[in-house]
Amino acid sequence: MRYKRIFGIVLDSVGTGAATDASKFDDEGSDTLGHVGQAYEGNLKIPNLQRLGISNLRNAEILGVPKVKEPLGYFGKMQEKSVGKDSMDGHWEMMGLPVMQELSFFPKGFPAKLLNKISDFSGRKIIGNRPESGTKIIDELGDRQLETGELIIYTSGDSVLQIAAHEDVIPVDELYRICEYTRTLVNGPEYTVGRVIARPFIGKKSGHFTRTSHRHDFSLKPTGKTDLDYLQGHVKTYGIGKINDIFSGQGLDEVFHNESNLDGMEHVDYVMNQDFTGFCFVNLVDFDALYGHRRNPIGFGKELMNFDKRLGVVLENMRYDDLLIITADHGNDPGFKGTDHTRENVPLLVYSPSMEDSKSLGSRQTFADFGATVADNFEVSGTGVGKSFLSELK
Ligand SMILES: O=P(O)(O)O[C@H]1O[C@H](CO)[C@@H](O)[C@H]1O
Ligand SMILES: [Mn+2]
Ligand SMILES: [Mn+2]
Repeated sequence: MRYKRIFGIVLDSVGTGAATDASKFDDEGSDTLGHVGQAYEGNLKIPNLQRLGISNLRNAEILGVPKVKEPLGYFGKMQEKSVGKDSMDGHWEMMGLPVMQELSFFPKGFPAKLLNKISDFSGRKIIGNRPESGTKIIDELGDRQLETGELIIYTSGDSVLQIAAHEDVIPVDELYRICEYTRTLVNGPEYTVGRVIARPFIGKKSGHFTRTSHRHDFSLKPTGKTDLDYLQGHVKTYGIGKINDIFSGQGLDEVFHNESNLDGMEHVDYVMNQDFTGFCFVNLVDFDALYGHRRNPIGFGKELMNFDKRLGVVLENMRYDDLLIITADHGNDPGFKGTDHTRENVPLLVYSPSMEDSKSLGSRQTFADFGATVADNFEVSGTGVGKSFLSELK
């Protein structure tokens, strides 16, 4: 085995420019990293990502982040093969299971037949029922929910059914039970929804509502084995942040829930201090939930700079035979129209203190090259989707 421990960090929604099939999604011209750089007019400072090659992997460098002569390690991009551009598609594909099945989308809201069942189960009426930004819809309907106890149900451009509920009116446990029941209604064949998402919030009145970290995603169960399943049993597997939700716990030995990106990085520090052989898969969701969907490029950049600082600690703590892979699951360009994810290529940054060379890994055909590399390293077969780049790392 080449590396004893591999840490894979997914910067949720940090895309690096429109994919070749972006037109199918009406996402031509999207470029999350590029537009965040432009919003900062040259003041985006991410020195650690920079020396790993975050601009080198792009055609046009990120404004304020010049390409470096010799990046620390290996760098490239990955292209998505899955038919969707949601977190589930992205992460499953990274672990060797691209989502090729069309999931159900509800641009006109959910059918009454489905909502009636949720209503009967919960004893609550349903309001909302359209694609909307989650912060907007609680601003609009939160006061009413406080009075009536009705459920706010909404969707987005993704295959998601989201239920927003004020924690004082619909306690989190109850909300989770409603979501678990809803999950059973949308596992196919009639409706196949990627994720049912519990969206608890707090606050006195409209304009002052904030969503809490009790968000919970109830994903479809992986429709087959992922690379995590192949790894489990051979080596230790860790999941940090949304990873547990996205894989419904499948293939994961030990998991941590994140309150925030910062909290997530503390979990990374903790795991880095453990002696183990295996794979630690990390998702940092704040880029996406707090800034990408909110179309806030300044907040997005600030979060990138915060991450970069914490990345400095990780780089210092890495052991000689550790490997770090940094990537993303889709784009969510805060400078783009709408509030949905954007179909983009994702960065691929690969580093180990043991590396003696630095090279481009090029443009990979699928996110699955990530999982294929991890499987290759730990000498398990993996799903067989994707091409390992392990032998290119010198
Ligand atoms: O607008 P909010 O509630 O953040 O929802 C967003 O978050 C969902 C999951 O990432 C996306 O599908 C999008 O709808
Ligand atoms: Mn995501
Ligand atoms: Mn999202």
